[in-house]
Amino acid sequence: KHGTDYPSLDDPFAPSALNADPVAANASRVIVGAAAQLIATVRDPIEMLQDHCSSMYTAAAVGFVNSNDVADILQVSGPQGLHSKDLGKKIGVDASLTDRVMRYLATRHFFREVEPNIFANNKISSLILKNKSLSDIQADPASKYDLSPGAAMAGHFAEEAFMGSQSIAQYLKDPGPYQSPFNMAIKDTTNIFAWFEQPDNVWRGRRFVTAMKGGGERFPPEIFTSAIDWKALEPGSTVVDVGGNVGSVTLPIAKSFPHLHYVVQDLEHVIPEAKEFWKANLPEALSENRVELQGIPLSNLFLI
Ligand SMILES: C[S@@+](CC[C@H](N)C(=O)[O-])C[C@H]1O[C@@H](n2cnc3c(N)ncnc32)[C@H](O)[C@@H]1O
Repeated sequence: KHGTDYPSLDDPFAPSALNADPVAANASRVIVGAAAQLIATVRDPIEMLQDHCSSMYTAAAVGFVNSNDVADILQVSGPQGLHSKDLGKKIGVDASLTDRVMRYLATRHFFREVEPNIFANNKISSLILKNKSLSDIQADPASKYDLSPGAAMAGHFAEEAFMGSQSIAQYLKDPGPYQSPFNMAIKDTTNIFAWFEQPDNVWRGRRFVTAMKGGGERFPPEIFTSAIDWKALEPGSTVVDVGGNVGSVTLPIAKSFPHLHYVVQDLEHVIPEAKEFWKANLPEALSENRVELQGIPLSNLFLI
């Protein structure tokens, strides 16, 4: 229908007409569900169990390559790839260990092993490209995730969420003074958003904001525009997006339903980034006061 091939796993991700086609998206989900059931049916159940309970190594390996900018380094070598001993030298890690991490990921279709010990990016690993040159990445580590919601999301899950997951079992039985398993893991009785505001973690909070921007872009706008009968609301009604981050979910709604007034509420440190986001995507919404960005001081903390 779109006159295009299904994107190859070997090529970097590039948005295509298929991404926005609900029939293709649904077919993809059916294939994935059926393939997963087939694997669970025919695979040795002990292997299956072992794969489930050792899946933390996947998160750890993705966290390792993401924080060491491995996809960005491989990108410079292009589709012919880079030998693990050269990659190891660039990231300061022993060649054989680098090789094992890369093979672990490549056998899970995250990177491609072009020839033995030579690795290149593929469709999945290209999502953690920082979209900056290596020298820019190194020059300002605090901003290194700014242009890559994929790398920001991978970093948040592989680091903060992974840390928190280790306390889930204990937390469910006895949360003690903690608001979440994450807070139990780091022995901090506030919540992750307050923790993000501590000086050493500001870069993580900034990375989280970038990850949230990806949330609105990832899904077709209809998910948000048809979730509620927005048209039925009286003109001028106020819609409040509580904990809306930069407002990436409000954006498609505000574009489709200009008769409403929107308030995006989030913590104060998110608001400067939110202003930039609206200026870049729908500047008239701010100048016409159709969208208001409201910073909530951290002292008004409530549990989200
Ligand atoms: C998981 S994110 C969800 C973002 C957005 N709703 C989305 O779906 O993309 C939760 C958001 O709640 C915000 N948040 C946390 N505590 C808050 C508070 N006390 N007041 C307002 N926003 C808060 C965070 O900064 C973060 O942007």
